[in-house]
Amino acid sequence: MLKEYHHHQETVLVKCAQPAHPLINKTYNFERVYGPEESQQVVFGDVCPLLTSLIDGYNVCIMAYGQTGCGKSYTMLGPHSKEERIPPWGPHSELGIMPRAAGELFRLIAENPSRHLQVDLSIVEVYNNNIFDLLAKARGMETSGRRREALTTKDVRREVPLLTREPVHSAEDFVALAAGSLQLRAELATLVHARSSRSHLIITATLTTGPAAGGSPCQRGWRPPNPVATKEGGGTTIQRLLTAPPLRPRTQPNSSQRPGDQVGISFTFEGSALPSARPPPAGSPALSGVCGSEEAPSADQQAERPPLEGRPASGSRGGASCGRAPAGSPGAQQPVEQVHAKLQLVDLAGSECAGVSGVTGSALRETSFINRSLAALADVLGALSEHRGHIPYRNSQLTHFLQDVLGGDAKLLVMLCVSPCRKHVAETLRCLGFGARARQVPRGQASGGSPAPQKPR
Ligand SMILES: Nc1ncnc2c1ncn2[C@@H]1O[C@H](COP(=O)(O)OP(=O)(O)OP(=O)(O)O)[C@@H](O)[C@H]1O
Repeated sequence: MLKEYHHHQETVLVKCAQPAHPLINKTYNFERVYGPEESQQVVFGDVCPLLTSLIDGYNVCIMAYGQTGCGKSYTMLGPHSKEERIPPWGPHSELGIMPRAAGELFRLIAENPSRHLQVDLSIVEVYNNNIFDLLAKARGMETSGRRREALTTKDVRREVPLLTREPVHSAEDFVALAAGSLQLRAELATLVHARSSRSHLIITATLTTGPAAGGSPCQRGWRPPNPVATKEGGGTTIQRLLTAPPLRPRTQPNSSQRPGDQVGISFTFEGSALPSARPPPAGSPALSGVCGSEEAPSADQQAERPPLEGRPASGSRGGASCGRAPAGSPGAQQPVEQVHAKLQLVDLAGSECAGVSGVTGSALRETSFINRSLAALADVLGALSEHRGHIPYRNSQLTHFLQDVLGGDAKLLVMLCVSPCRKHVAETLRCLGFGARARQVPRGQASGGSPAPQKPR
């Protein structure tokens, strides 16, 4: 039972006495812990250096994980309403990581004009273990209803450009494009959260150094980043730097929480050094990309999608759009561009106990897909942290899609969002356990474009 609520910087202590549970008294260490009173600006202050790494040529992934209704979307996107998934661009104190990252990205690009960096966006949701191209949907493109599939090639890193990619020239463009696609993301009212996301959202910003000769902006392929920087001893160094997961204990604003209901979460300061760099585990993936499934969704799969307001009918055409739509078969020769680095912003669907969220029918099926894919993510991190020979990336589309950031060469930042509410203690402990596991995943030197790999600050 909670007796006090205080926190320090890097450690979470969970103390809880409940009739049904034995005494819980566990301590978890993280690089940073944010209390409920800390602003979005403070949170972004710790994320911001990763944007510099991105400009330096490192792939970067920022991911929010946690129970439904605990603030993942708030953290990643900011407060949102039905009409406005992301607040308009501007000096908004509650803007989330995504719009702030967009602002910082374009600020850094403007500071480094000699690099000629160009930014393209692609946005997907992983819904019921299928990948859907939200940008194609937002554009009403013919391919929008198609399921996509993560594709891994062992020998060569290659991305088949079948996802829609749109160029953005400013933070405002970036946020507006993301906001448009987010209107189409699956969500549902549950007992825990009135606007629960039912899919994992992945926003990818690809930085390129401009099209290679002959390359049309609509037909770009993939080429490894700066081969000089990524080669070491004759082989490509595949590494990752896992920055430890900051934790955001948040009071759950929309639950029936009462003060006496809280789990005791207190925070004590304990320094925790970053683990030293280690080589990637055996069996690390070579690489992954995304390709469109040739198969159109079955009537059953179409029916799986919740009827969302504003969701364009599958197969409808419209709008303007030069998105990076499917541009031929994977084997077809395509003009290539020089990819500098990628930024992936991942707002995971929340883990959920069906008994608490009160879902039934198709919503229960969604919950089961969400929980299974999050379990698959935890399994992958567990296998990586234990240096197992086989890493089960292919057990879910989510882990397959994120394969090269989980076990590959990206700097990965996991934000854990937890509720201090006593009735959610089981989910809170699961979430903290996930974060602890993520911290154990070995880190290496990232294969960025800059000559000297650097640790995230
Ligand atoms: N730190 C915070 N300060 C103020 N409001 C917050 C904070 N965190 C979350 N909220 C509010 O709590 C509600 C739930 O947050 P949010 O939608 O981000 O949860 P979530 O974890 O993404 O949920 P789900 O996984 O179900 O989609 C929202 O109304 C959000 O604005």
